[in-house]
Amino acid sequence: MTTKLLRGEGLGHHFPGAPFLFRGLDVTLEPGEITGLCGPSGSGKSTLLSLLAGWVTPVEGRIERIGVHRTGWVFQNPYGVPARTALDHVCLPLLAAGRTRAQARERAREVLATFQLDRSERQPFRELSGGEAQRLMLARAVCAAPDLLLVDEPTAQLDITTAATVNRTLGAVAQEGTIVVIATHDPHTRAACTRVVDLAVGVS
Ligand SMILES: Nc1ncnc2c1ncn2[C@@H]1O[C@H](COP(=O)(O)OP(=O)(O)OP(=O)(O)O)[C@@H](O)[C@H]1O
Repeated sequence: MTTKLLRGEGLGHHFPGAPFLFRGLDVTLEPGEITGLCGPSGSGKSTLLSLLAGWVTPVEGRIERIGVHRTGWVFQNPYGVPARTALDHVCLPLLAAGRTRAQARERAREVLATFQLDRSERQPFRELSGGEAQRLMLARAVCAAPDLLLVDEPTAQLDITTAATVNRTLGAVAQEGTIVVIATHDPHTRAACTRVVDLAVGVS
């Protein structure tokens, strides 16, 4: 397996005019692990995801990336094209990566099945339930084989059984060589993480 590593040292961040959300945070993220970013609402979980993605530069500290080129982000709220099917959504990154239409469909169907969406493949996005749409976003991100997968509240809209399946699937994705980071409130998802970064509100 190619070496992949994301290391944050002494990370601190705040928005202009606001107090620090966190300071002096050290994190080391590796494939095979699911790292949970846990903490109450407003503690800075999504902000830390943005730092790890490289979208936001930390006010303090530095982030080192080794072998991390492709980043996938699954947002808290699923966004899709209302009239396009679930299968279309997952095929898109595969077609963009140069797969033929037949190859893209075959791979997309495999990944849809791992997220229990095989029966929804022909449904347009607008007809999917909130939980199905959320799992579709995960399937689309996983299909693109990212080095780093950042997921914001993946199980917020799911029942406990479906959430457990999603957590297991993310564990398998991590085992296949992706660095997986999840921001979550859900104690079951927290328990499925192999390491946890706890954020508190009101760090000064
Ligand atoms: N672009 C921004 N500009 C100013 N303040 C921001 C910005 N983004 C987030 N914040 C503030 O930073 C704090 C942390 O937000 P963040 O979304 O990281 O928290 P969170 O832990 O992910 O919350 P939740 O669990 O509710 O999603 C909040 O008080 C939020 O209002």
